[in-house]
Amino acid sequence: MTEPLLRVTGLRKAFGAVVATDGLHLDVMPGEVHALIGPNGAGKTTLVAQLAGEIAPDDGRIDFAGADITRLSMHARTRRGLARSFQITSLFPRFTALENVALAVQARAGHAFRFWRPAWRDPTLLEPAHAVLARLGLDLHADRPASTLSHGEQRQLEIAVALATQPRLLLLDEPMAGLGPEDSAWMVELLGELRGEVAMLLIEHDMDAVFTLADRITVLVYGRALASGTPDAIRADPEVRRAYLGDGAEAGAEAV
Ligand SMILES: Nc1ncnc2c1ncn2[C@@H]1O[C@H](COP(=O)(O)OP(=O)(O)OP(=O)(O)O)[C@@H](O)[C@H]1O
Repeated sequence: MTEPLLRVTGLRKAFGAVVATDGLHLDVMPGEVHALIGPNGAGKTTLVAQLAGEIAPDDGRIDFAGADITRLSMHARTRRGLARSFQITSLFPRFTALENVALAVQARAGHAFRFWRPAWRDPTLLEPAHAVLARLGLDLHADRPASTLSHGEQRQLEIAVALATQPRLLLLDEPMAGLGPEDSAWMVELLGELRGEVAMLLIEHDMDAVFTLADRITVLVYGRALASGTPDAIRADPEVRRAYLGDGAEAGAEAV
């Protein structure tokens, strides 16, 4: 039987009296697009932050690619193939699209900053960086500073930066947030093209995108997995429908 790529066991994180992650169990299989949905405050972002190594869990364990990574630094996780699609603010705004990606290639390669030879003059970094940009249709913008790209292009560049680290698992925290319909459709297409090549844990409020892309969906409520299954199973699950209907959120229920 195939082993999960990511296994979360009994994970717990509290902020004072608020238990954001409450003994959570979750598996992501290799190549799987696994969506995590749930109402506001369910603990989705807190989970991603623990997976990425930004915050330490109080209890529980995270295994990735057969090793316990619970206490590893963010950098060590990146080198093992776990990448988070960072928020726009973590792009270097004055650096070009190509330079941003080249720096990510360098981070994966693990070499220290080579000040005498900047990343953007090093062909061993620039060639793979160009390839990633071309893959995402951003090659025309390679020499533009990140700050001059449109919002949608910046979101794509974030994905490019994450892909440049050659991840086995991509953590995507609301990749469609703030995108118009055209850019959203393009992002769904892009993520669809990556399917099978890289596993994805997708947090997204856009239910059309979730149900189009996901192989499996886990519904998080109060830091716990309420249900986990195929999109069809989740759509039909009465408990899930009730959780979304609870506050009269008809639109949400319809979307599910
Ligand atoms: N740094 C923090 N300090 C205190 N409480 C926090 C902190 N981060 C998150 N929380 C609380 O933990 C709970 C889970 O928050 P989290 O942001 O993980 O939920 P979410 O599912 O990502 O929500 P959303 O969909 O609104 O982004 C919420 O009650 C939130 O107020």
